[in-house]
Amino acid sequence: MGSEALVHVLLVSFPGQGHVNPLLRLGKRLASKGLLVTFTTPESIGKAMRKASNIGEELSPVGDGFIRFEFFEDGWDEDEIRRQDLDQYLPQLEKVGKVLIPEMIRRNGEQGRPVSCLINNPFIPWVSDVADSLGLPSAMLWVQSCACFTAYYHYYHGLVPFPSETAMEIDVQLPCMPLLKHDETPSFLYPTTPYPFLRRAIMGQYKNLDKPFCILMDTFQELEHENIEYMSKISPIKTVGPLFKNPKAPNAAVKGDFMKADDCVGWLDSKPASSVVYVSFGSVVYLKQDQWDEIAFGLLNSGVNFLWVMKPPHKDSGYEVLRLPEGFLEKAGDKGKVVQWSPQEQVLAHPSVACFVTHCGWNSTMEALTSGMPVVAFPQWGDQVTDAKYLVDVFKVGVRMCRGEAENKLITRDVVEQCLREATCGPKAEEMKQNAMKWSAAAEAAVAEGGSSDRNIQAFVDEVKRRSLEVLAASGKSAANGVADLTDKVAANGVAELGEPKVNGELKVVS
Ligand SMILES: O=c1ccn([C@@H]2O[C@H](COP(=O)(O)OP(=O)(O)O)[C@@H](O)[C@H]2O)c(=O)[nH]1
Ligand SMILES: O=C(/C=C/c1ccccc1)O[C@@H]1O[C@H](CO)[C@@H](O)[C@H](O)[C@H]1O
Repeated sequence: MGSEALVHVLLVSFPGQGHVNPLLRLGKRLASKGLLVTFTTPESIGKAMRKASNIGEELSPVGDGFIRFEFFEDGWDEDEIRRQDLDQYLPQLEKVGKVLIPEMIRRNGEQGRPVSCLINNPFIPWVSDVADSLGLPSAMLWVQSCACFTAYYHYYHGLVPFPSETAMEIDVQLPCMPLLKHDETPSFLYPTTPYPFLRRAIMGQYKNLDKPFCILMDTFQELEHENIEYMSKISPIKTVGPLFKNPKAPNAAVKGDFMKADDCVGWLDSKPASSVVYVSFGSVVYLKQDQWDEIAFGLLNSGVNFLWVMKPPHKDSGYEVLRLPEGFLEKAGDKGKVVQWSPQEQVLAHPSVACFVTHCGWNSTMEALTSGMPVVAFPQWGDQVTDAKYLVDVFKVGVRMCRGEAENKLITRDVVEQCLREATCGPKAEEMKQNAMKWSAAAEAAVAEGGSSDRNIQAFVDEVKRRSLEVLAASGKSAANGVADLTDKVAANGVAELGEPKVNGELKVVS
């Protein structure tokens, strides 16, 4: 690419693992297509990411472009417990972000990296306001399914009735979607949700939906075909998923884990093909002790090999520290491995893994489908209950173990055992595996060169580049002198450090 200037995109993420992962993956995709990407989120998470993952001050090459990190202070002390309360933390992030993100953009401009576009994920809708106020183009990465996007859209505009205080148990019919039972609609919309602040955050994004010029989605055309076609007529949607696949830079080392993954691949290697059940409820869901015990006994009684993620709760979260039943590890012996955090992408791709007991977060859902992995659905709240419906009834790759937190029902060890058997042996297991392999092939094709998601990413990159010329023209700079050409300056080992900017604002790259 030689002397061509790099267009610079700033990605601003809500500080949750299920939001950082898809936005960072998008960043790597954009970088691999020749953009300079800066990824930002609050420093409290930046600190965890630096500790757990391969993230430093360096500018990392990814495909034809580069990615770098810059974190911002959220204005609270390091040990502030209010960070665990999103009702308080979301307004705080908005207050500081509206000041610090424009400052970051100004500083980058002074350092020879003028920002041409902002991209956010949906719990921080004020980023679209920041972009607007600076006259910058923006896009939003929707990190859930198109089905959930449709549900929230129809709720926001009052287009169809949803469960309400007076009619809680109604079914919901949305265009191009199967009939959803009341408890299959995104649960943040229930009048009784314990998380009304997340409904407010998402509705804030819908209020701002006319601001981004593009809504990128971590799904793919072939997966939610009719739904995507329908919503594309209403909103400027571009499907770019599954984002965790990046054929142009498959081994990019940059990762955004908040916790170092425990080593479990060697243990998986020692197990026969399709013999291990992988159990993980993502980064936010915590089950109660009695439910944990039932799952433990269900795993033991079914006799399967299992890899179980038991993440420790944040010290300020108020969640009890879960315990394994007395003698559990001894009884499991080498059949079971319990870890605090797993390298999930690698686990789902491992030939020893037979199925995935999941809370059905959208990232886990996409990762399972793309890895050809059947699931046992254990949704709790939010989009998870809708994702479970799709995994079981639409994509036909899963059995259902529960209906969600709102059901308030203990799932017994017998049910756990029965679901595990159904998902690992017999005709239903075979059929689910075949369906999962079909989705995996479709996902690979979508992200391969010329596939639906690849074309959409390329069209987005082209549009960002086109708009960047307008932005630079408006600010009186030309693309050639406004953006540093980093490609020629990166050291032979492929890693460069960002030095102090020179007085004239040119970027210095130190090998
Ligand atoms: O032990 C684990 C558990 C989860 N994840 C990753 O964390 C993300 C969780 O996102 P998801 O939307 O599934 O759930 P959330 O944590 O947001 O509820 C996914 O990318 C997983 O691959 C992981 O790497 N190791
Ligand atoms: O990251 C979250 C945070 C949810 C939260 C935090 C604190 C209190 C209650 C809820 O949610 C995950 O986001 C993913 C992407 O939108 C989604 O797919 C997962 O299901 C959520 O768990």
